[in-house]
Amino acid sequence: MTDVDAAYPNLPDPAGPLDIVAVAGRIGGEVRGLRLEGDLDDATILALRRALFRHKVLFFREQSHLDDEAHQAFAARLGKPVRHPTAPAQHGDFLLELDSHHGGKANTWHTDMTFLTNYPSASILRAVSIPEAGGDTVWANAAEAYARLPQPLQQLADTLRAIHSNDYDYAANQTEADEETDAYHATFVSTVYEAEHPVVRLHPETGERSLLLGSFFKQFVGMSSGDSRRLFETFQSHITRLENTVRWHWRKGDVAIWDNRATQHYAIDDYGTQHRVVRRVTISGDIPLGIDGQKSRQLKPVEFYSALAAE
Ligand SMILES: O=C(O)CCC(=O)C(=O)O
Ligand SMILES: [Fe+2]
Repeated sequence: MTDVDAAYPNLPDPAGPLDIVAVAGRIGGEVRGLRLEGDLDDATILALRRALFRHKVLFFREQSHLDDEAHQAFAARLGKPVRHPTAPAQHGDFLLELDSHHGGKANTWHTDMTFLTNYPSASILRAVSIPEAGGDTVWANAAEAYARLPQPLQQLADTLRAIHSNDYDYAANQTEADEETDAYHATFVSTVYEAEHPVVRLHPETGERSLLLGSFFKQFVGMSSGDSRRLFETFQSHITRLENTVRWHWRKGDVAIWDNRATQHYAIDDYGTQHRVVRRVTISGDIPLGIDGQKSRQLKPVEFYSALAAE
C-alpha cells in the first residue's frame, strides 16, 4: 500500500472512475476519455486529486472545448485559484499567459513560485498555440529523487534550508541580448520576493518527502554562494536525471496538471521563432513543513512578512 492509498482508503480502485495510462516509468499519467469542466462530480474530482498525488503530473488530450472561463472553472474545482504576485493576468482573473513572442519561455528547471512560502499546490496548463515541431515540456519527480538519494546526501538534505527568490539569474544560459525576455523579467521582479524553505518538505496530503529546489533557489542558509551553487547542482542532478522525468509532446487543446509540491518542470525552447502560447491557472498552496517540524518563512518583501506574522 502506498502513502496515497493510505491517505484515501475510501477509494478501493486506485484509478477510481478514471482510465489512466502511465506515460513514463516514474512519473506521468494520461487520463483518457474525460472532458474537463467546472461541473465534474465530486467522485471524479477526488479520483483526479488522488491520481495527481500518485502520478505527479496528469495529461489530458483533446480539451479544445475549454476556453479561458471554463479552464478557470475547472481549476476552481481542484482548489482556490491564486494570482501570480507580479506577472499580470491578461486573460481572466487567474490566467497567466506564456507567449513565446513576449518572453514567455520557462526553459529552466523550476517549481512554480517557490519565492512565496505558500507557493501553489498545483498548476493547470492549457496549450493554446503549439509549434509544428518542438516546444515539449518535461516534468521531474522530486519525491522519487529524494527517495533515491544515497543515504549521506539524504541526511544532508534533511538538515538544510534554502532561500528562494524571484530575482534569480534568469539569463544564466542566454548568449545574446533578448529584449523580450529582459522586459518579461523586469515585470517579474518588479517586487522582490524571498522565502526560506526546508530543502526536504513533507507533502501534506500523502506524507511523502520531496526535494524543494529549482531555479528560484538562491542560497543554502549558512553557506557561501559558491558552496551553495555546487551543492545545489548535485541535488538538482538527482532530480532532473532522465530516468526521473516524463516528456509531453503537446497538441493544441491538451491540458497538463502537476502536483507543484513534488515536481519540477522545464519548457524546452527548441522551436526558434515559431509561436507558442500556453495559459496556466495555479491553485493555492500551504506553507511547507520540514521533517523537523519547522515551517517555511517569507523574508521579502518585509510588509508581506509582517502581514503573515500578524496572522
Ligand atoms: O510552457 C510550458 O510548457 C510550461 C510553462 C511553465 O513553466 C508554467 O506554466 O508554469
Ligand atoms: Fe512553471
